[in-house]
Amino acid sequence: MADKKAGGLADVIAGRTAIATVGKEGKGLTYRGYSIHDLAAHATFEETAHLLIYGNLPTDSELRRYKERLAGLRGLPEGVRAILEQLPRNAHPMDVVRTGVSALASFEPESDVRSQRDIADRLIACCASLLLYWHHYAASGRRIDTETDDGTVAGHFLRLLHGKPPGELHERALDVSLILYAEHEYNASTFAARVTASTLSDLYSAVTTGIGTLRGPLHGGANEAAMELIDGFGDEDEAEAGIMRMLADRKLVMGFGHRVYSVSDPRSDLIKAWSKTLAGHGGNEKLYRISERIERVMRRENNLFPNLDFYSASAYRCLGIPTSFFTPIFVISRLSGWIAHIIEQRAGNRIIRPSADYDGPDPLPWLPIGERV
Ligand SMILES: CC(=O)SCCNC(=O)CCNC(=O)[C@H](O)C(C)(C)COP(=O)(O)OP(=O)(O)OC[C@H]1O[C@@H](n2cnc3c(N)ncnc32)[C@H](O)[C@@H]1OP(=O)(O)O
Ligand SMILES: O=C([O-])CC(=O)C(=O)O
Repeated sequence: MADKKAGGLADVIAGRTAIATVGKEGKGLTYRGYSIHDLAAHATFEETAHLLIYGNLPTDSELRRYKERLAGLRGLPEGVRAILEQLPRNAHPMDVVRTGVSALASFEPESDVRSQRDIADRLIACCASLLLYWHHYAASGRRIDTETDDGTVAGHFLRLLHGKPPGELHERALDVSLILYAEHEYNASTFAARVTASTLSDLYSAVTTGIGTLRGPLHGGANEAAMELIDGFGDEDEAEAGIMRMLADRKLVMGFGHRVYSVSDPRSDLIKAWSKTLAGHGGNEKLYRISERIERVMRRENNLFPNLDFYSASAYRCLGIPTSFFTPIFVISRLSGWIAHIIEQRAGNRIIRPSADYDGPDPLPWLPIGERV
């Protein structure tokens, strides 16, 4: 891989955290000490969110209560539904999610009786409701009931999207993807959310900061951009030629590279395995083959490895999820990491306000308006 450039706060230690550690040896990832491999193999997203927000892997009864609580928080206030109904059909789903979270803040503000963890549960439970209520209303005028009895956040999302309960394989695939997306130390959106929290702003404001920052294609928006890239190729050979051209033109190939990992993104192999399984179970095998070829070319030519966003794209396509919902799914999951960080920031707060090296003009004499050219 090419050498890392200066700037962008690369390698700057900007604070402390006990929530996750990323890439100490160029790879590897743990959430509160638990390896991402163990979590992806054995945990559910609800156990993971509990670990991040409440600080421990839940016991049997804690998990049961937590899942019941989440399931009871899927409805939307009438006022929020009315706002979602005003959003145009061609709105970007990230605008919808950001607006929905903002609207909810006005109806259910943070207060002495509504704690930060209450809001965490509420947002994780109803974020899919916000998106999919709008989706169906905008597409067909249908006002769906978002209060389903699905046991998991993944099941709730897929049920609302497709209008029927998902099969076990699909539900588990999305569940694992939510685990993988949940937390990643001082990534841009989490850092931005911490900056907002550090001014003693409210939790919703910190979360909407995170949503806005996640949307860009250099961060969470890369899963959508990767899908568009892969969709542009008819077969593996076309993909190889196209990627070679992009590299020759020094264009970014979305879904590759990472700021903190230098060897591999440990989440990529996990989601790649799911992408392969889904492709073999009625999904799109051609997309998987094209993705693998792109991965091979990127390694061979630039020693660049896929990050979590790359194979998430083909996995989500196999689940029948529209491309523009890929980054909103990242939001549903990352809410758990953002809010864990907001809670941590508040617990040891000092306003985050770095310094800048000034490289503008020396002091200039004041110019009256008539003398300016
Ligand atoms: C879940 C997530 O948010 S993961 C990140 C998702 N984002 C993407 O997939 C977007 C594509 N990737 C990228 O833009 C970058 O790799 C980032 C944003 C992830 C990391 O950025 P940085 O740490 O600043 O990487 P940096 O620019 O130093 O990369 C080093 C070199 O590799 C090149 N490079 C890095 N990623 C890519 C890529 N995806 N395609 C082509 N070249 C790349 C850079 O252009 C740079 O080359 P140069 O020094 O000749 O200019
Ligand atoms: O850590 C980063 O820079 C981006 C990333 O992978 C994430 O947020 O999951």
